[in-house]
Amino acid sequence: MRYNPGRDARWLLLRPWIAVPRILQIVWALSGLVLSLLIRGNSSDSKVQKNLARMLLRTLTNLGPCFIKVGQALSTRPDLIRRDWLDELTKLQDDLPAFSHDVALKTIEAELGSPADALFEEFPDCPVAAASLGQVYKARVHGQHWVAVKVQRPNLTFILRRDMVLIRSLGVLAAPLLPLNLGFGLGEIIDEFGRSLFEEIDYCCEADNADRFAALFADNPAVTIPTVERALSSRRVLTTSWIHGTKLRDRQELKSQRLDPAALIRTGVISGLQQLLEFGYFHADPHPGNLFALSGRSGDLGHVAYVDFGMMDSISDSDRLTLTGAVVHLINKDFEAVARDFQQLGFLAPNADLTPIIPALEEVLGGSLGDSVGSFNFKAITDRFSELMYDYPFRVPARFALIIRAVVSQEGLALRLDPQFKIIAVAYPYVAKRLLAGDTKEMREKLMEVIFDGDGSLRLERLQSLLDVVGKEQTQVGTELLPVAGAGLKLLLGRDGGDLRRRLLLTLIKDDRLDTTDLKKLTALMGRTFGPARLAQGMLQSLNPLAA
Ligand SMILES: Nc1ncnc2c1ncn2[C@@H]1O[C@H](COP(=O)(O)OP(=O)(O)OP(=O)(O)O)[C@@H](O)[C@H]1O
Repeated sequence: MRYNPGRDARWLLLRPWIAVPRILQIVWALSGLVLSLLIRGNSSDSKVQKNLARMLLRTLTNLGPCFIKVGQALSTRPDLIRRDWLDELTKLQDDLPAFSHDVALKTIEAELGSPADALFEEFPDCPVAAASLGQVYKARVHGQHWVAVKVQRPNLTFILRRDMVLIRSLGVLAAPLLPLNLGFGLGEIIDEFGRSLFEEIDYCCEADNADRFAALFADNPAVTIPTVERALSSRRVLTTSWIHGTKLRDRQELKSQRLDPAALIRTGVISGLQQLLEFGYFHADPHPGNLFALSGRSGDLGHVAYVDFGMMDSISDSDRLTLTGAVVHLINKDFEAVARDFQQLGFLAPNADLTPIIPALEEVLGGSLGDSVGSFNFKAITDRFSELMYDYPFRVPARFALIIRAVVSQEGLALRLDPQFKIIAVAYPYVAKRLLAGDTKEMREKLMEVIFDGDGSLRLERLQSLLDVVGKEQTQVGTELLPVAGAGLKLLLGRDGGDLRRRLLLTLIKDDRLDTTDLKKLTALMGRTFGPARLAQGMLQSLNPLAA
């Protein structure tokens, strides 16, 4: 069944015996919470705040899966929820009360056609994790390997249908009283939430998502996606290979397992950026309960695994490219281009006058960039953006709800492990490397857009800043400049570099005269950045694949 607020509202209106007791239960539970918030919400005492956070957690847990999901969504919004509450809310991720084991066994039998003990070599008496929509068992199949069997909570369709109508009505009624500036109506946000929730309860969808996601990362040894056991999966039971890892939750725990939090954050964030900016298909719920650190591969300290593919989303090719360009424009401090990017993405109306917006963007975003790109923080940006939204015609297009959620979750996860983490410090080198390597047609076009001006002249300072940022980044194998030099040379000399060579040649001709200033500066920049030895090494590296 799909989410349909109109149909479900009519359905509930005709069943007052279902609606009325539930409304009373919700109002009773929430009024206690609201009263405590009104009385003690402004207290600066950390103990009081902790108690309030616990009360919120208890209230949401008692109200069931739909409300738990609301809490989970809030737990990834440091812009809406106090930081000291977030820790408590993350307990909603997989530390919830389990449902009856007998009910789970009945669901398995009804869904898969045989009892659990006939299907599995070993099936435990209690789950290892109970999450909002299902509980997970660690079982063994006849081929001897371990699997995760997720069994859905009973009656979920009914519960979601009933509670979504009530949450939507409550949200729409309360919206004018709430000090929120979300950029679009609370009703729209709730609808987006409801749609994805109804998709999440069809585990066949989740199995397809997991397979699609696994195919994208098939060549990446640093990212593991569990394999779906189709014969042991259905709409309400999902069986996948077991991930033997440590949750990306606690820095100390990771360290005690000799796992390197910095390397894990890097793999996590880069794989997140790949999803958004390369694949156009992303995990919208990368919270610490859904990501594991894996050990055991020698020398590879940043190996992560994802679970829970219930909430995935796609991003269109044009949005994906605009976002990539926006990162570069932001770092180049080209705020006119950033304003145009916002317009293209739908954050500003197509006919909006950009003249007053450009300096405002510069003030908000320029300040956050600070002296170095490393000081950029998505949370700081969202805070400042909400100020802009009051004064300028900004709005957040509904299709960006899950993208923002994914980025904020990802950043929240990284901040948990490293409070100094800055997302742009990883995002920029990643984008810079892709641009300089020019390995796809779209990246080559973006590279040219960045390093050539509208009149065809070369913007050497931009090329310099791209090279600087890649050069500064230190990884376990040293700086990333050498592979980039190799890829860049391959591009320049190879079949795909035709356009780039033509544009470079054109910079030699100014006012119908030969002018080699730009070219000399370019050669000097290359010499400074790479040095002759590195350049020669890069050349060899680039010629090798060319010869092949
Ligand atoms: N393949 C796996 N290997 C190991 N543990 C797993 C696996 N799949 C799930 N788990 C564990 O079970 C927990 C719940 O699973 P999952 O997140 O898929 O359930 P959910 O009901 O969709 O949860 P959520 O409330 O996050 O939406 C995970 O956080 C993880 O601890």
